[in-house]
Amino acid sequence: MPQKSTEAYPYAFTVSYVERVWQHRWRCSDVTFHCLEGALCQQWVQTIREQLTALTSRPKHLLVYINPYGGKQQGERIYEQKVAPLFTLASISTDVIVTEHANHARDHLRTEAELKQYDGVVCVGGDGMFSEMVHGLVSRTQRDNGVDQNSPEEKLVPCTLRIGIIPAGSTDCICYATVGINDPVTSALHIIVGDAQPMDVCSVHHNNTFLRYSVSLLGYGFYGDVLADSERKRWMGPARYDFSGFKTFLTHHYYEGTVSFLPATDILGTPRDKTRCRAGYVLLYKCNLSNNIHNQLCSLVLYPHVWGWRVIRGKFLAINAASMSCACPRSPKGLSPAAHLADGTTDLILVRQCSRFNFLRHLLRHTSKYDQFDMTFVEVHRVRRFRFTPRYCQSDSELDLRENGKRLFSQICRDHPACSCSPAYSSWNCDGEILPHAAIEVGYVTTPYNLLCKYTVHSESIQTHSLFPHFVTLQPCYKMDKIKTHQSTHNTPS
Ligand SMILES: CCCCCCCCCCCCC/C=C/[C@@H](O)[C@H](COP(=O)(O)O)NC(=O)CCCCCCCCCCCCCCC
Ligand SMILES: Nc1ncnc2c1ncn2[C@@H]1O[C@H](COP(=O)(O)OP(=O)(O)O)[C@@H](O)[C@H]1O
Ligand SMILES: [Ca+2]
Repeated sequence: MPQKSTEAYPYAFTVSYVERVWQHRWRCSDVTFHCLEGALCQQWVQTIREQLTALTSRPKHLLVYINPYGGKQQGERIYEQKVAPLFTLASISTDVIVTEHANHARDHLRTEAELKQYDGVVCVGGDGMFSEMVHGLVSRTQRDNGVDQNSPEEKLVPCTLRIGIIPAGSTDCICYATVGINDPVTSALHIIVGDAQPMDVCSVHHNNTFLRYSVSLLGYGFYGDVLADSERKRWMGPARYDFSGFKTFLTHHYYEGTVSFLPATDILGTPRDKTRCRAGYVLLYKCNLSNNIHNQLCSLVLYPHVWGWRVIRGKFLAINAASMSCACPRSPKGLSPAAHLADGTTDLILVRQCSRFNFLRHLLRHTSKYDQFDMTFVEVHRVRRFRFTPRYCQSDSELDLRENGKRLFSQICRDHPACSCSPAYSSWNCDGEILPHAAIEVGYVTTPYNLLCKYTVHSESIQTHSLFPHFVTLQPCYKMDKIKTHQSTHNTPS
């Protein structure tokens, strides 16, 4: 009986803890303990505080970047109402920067931020914002260590700072695919308890010049076209993807070219596995297990010519490289449900030209239990490296025009579903950013230390690196986070 215990035990302290309420959703709860003596109460509090302080994996000081324009433009509100109170409760101090323009976070992280004083950085936004921050941190780490980012042959030095993601974007696939849900409170709690999930990071090069990093989807054809169209409809918010998705589905353009890839033959899993790699205890363990095996075999991987390339020529509706499952609310199982987060591979999905009806069946299967790869016009390969060359060469002048946002004949065609010709090129959707170069080459080299992965790229290409970022899952449900002490209002009767 609370009344009785309060009177009999006048001293009390409250422990806040993390509780898993449903599947991947976490919440903060608390429990109050009552004591007979003040000194005993203090002793408990002191001891628990010491235990908590000893947990070095938990952050104490964080640098937070908020994109106020991501998703439904709720970033600031989400942070202030849902996340900041939890950080305060967990005694985490923060420096908060609300971005003022695109690439603000990237440039600040790359040049100005005094990173030594922080235990991690936090991204409040969508995949694009996360991508900005990856660029800032990875670039800075390479620069500080004298690594030439433009050279596809250089091994990247891994970053030591983690990036926590508070989902406040349109797709939030990186958050969803790693945590299992896009819920700001759950993500904040993962950050507080110090979870970490390594992940594969790709880097894209063109003619030995670095273009971008990618951690989720590199998509040519359908997803490239959806993105290109949706960027002009940002005012629609997250619904722009549905609108542009529908429009792109109707245009039904295919793209001719050659895909070459180096199959990942030394790994245990395949893209057709039934296992899922995300914020689950067991699944992450599996992922780490495969990493270990992968690392042991790394010396073989470093000599890719041993394994042989495969070449596929054709007309493709979509070419997708999923370095993680790409699960998101639109497709809870994702583009490649069995993709691993940190195994140094990417799942290359090739969707060949087919009827609209069949393509719709393929798309719909992303939302159901049916296998989206079990179709005659779809194939999937787990690869270490890949390369794409469009059938017709892209001239430099055409690239310049694309980069400058001017529309070409092909793009004009794209905007007119009635036009039956398919344009020569699509663009690559690189974590939600457009890459104008159609021809890319992805090289993949894995470094055994600190789970660093790197896809090397020659001439035009994408290169992949570094596992690490993120505060993610895997704690048992109960975690003490903050202790409040208070003296009961009902004192013992004298
Ligand atoms: C008919 C329904 C079909 C549903 C198929 C859904 C598959 C969705 C897989 C989505 C993978 C997303 C990978 C993540 C990419 C993000 O990095 C990236 C950036 O995110 P950010 O804005 O948060 O910064 N997001 C995107 O590129 C958005 C891709 C969204 C694609 C939506 C496609 C909708 C297709 C609708 C087709 C409708 C056909 C209907 C015919 C009657
Ligand atoms: N203050 C800002 N003003 C305008 N754009 C910004 C700002 N901060 C970040 N951005 C850019 O907004 C884009 C989308 O951000 P993101 O958070 O991913 O939202 P969404 O999921 O809606 O695309 C990113 O490319 C990022 O570089
Ligand atoms: Ca992977």
